[in-house]
Amino acid sequence: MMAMKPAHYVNGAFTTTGTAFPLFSPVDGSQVGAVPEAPRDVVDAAVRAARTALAGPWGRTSVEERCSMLRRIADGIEARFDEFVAAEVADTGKPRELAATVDIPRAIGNFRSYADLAYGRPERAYPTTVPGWSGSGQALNYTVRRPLGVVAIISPWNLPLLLLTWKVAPALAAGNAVVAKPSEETPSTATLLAAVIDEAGLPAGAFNLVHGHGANAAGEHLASHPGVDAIAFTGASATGTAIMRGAADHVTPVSFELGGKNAALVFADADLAEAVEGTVRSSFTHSGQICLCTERVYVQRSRFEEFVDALAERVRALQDYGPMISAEHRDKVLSYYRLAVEEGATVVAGGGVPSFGDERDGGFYVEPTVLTGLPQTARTVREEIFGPVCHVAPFDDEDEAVRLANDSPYGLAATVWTTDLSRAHRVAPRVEAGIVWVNCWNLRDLRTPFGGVKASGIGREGGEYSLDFFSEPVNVCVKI
Ligand SMILES: NC(=O)c1ccc[n+]([C@@H]2O[C@H](COP(=O)([O-])OP(=O)(O)OC[C@H]3O[C@@H](n4cnc5c(N)ncnc54)[C@H](O)[C@@H]3O)[C@@H](O)[C@H]2O)c1
Ligand SMILES: O=C/C=C/C=C(\O)C(=O)O
Repeated sequence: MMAMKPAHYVNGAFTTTGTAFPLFSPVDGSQVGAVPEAPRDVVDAAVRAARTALAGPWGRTSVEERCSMLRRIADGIEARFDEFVAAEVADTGKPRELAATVDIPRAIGNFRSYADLAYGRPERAYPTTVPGWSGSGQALNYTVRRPLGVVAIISPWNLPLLLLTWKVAPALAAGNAVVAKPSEETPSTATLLAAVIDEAGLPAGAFNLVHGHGANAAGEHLASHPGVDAIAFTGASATGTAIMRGAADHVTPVSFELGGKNAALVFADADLAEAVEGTVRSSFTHSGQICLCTERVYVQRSRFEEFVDALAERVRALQDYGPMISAEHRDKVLSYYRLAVEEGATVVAGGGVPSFGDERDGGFYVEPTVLTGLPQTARTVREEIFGPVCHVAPFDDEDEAVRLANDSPYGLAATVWTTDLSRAHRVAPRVEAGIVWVNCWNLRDLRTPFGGVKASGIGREGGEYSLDFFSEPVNVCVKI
């Protein structure tokens, strides 16, 4: 099936205006296409088209109509499921099974869950009595919600469609007009999404898509555009800082899902086989290129050696894992492998570049890696690597485990492995993270708050939390 070429989608029309830049396959390093870099005037046209849509039919849609459109978009993605899977795999190199069971189904689920949530969302009212107020002293206070207006959505390359639609769905459900900028590494499913939205019949300008790079390019033009009323961004913490600086000039509200250096706490009373398998999943799914992945593992001392040996054995046996998204990211991850050794780490498994003896040797692969022996102060333990690697260290008691987990500039997610129910409920709330899984990882309920603390983000996505960000409550007080 011929993949759709990356194109902008502005005011209901596809265009490839702008200098094209190459798109490479992470699997074999070959050039597989070209992507148009949206110049400033295309970004400006997209923002203006969004503003015009708000003043036109899109701005007059009811929540019922918008939710019906979201369901049509979900159906449209479902109808082109294999095309979306192929496009996601082509851009990211991730195993097809992952795209087919996580990325694309979740994109469909994002639109359907927000259609349900937005339609069923109640608002509050308060019958008020103020003794001594003129007349009856009675009033009715009720809340209604207005869309923010033109929302900029900027998304990363690791779960391209899942994370793009995780913002687009609630933004549209709340009545905003959207200008989305996907990662320059992964333009394909975003372009397909624009085609599905076009077919679903959203009014022109309700959803716009521009491609291009970030700093000094389409991303920055969009994030700093004076016509943008809010920015929803997922990406690196350093990028969040840059976007926040630009947003400050216009006091633009931001929703940030940023970096992480997630910890796992494995207590002596844990089911060790379960903890090992859970850590294989949480550290090496999508070759560690998920913000929720575990890069720091702390194991109670009496089980430390047993855990390390079991984990290393499983990691050495890993097959069919995917590549890094780019040569640049592959080189970054390998630079941390070298740094770890320079900092005194023991490489228990992996640590280099695999040799497959096929076209993948031209791709951007690194070996899944397990490290031990570093102090908390090591850069390898403090800085996000965003690859298939974790460092394992021992701890003695519960308080030390919590202290180690919290000794990080990040605070996105964590996992706790223990069969002691009381310990689980004591420890989990003490971990400075937005999401703590106990005896599981990435078990998701789309109604729950999703996001991080410290350098891992601002705000929460998911369920009501997204609808709250993408709308402004208005309190109306009527004297009776
Ligand atoms: N917390 C989460 O939910 C979550 C999810 C996925 C990825 N991430 C984080 O994202 C990072 C990996 O993704 P990435 O490499 O695409 O991140 P990135 O920050 O380099 O890029 C993310 C997006 O921002 C754009 N961008 C870059 N610089 C910009 C700027 N100055 N102004 C405007 N836009 C700009 C990029 O073009 C891309 O579309 C990791 O740090 C990972 O932890 C976090
Ligand atoms: O990569 C980081 C974010 C991942 C988000 C999810 O896996 C999700 O929302 O389920």
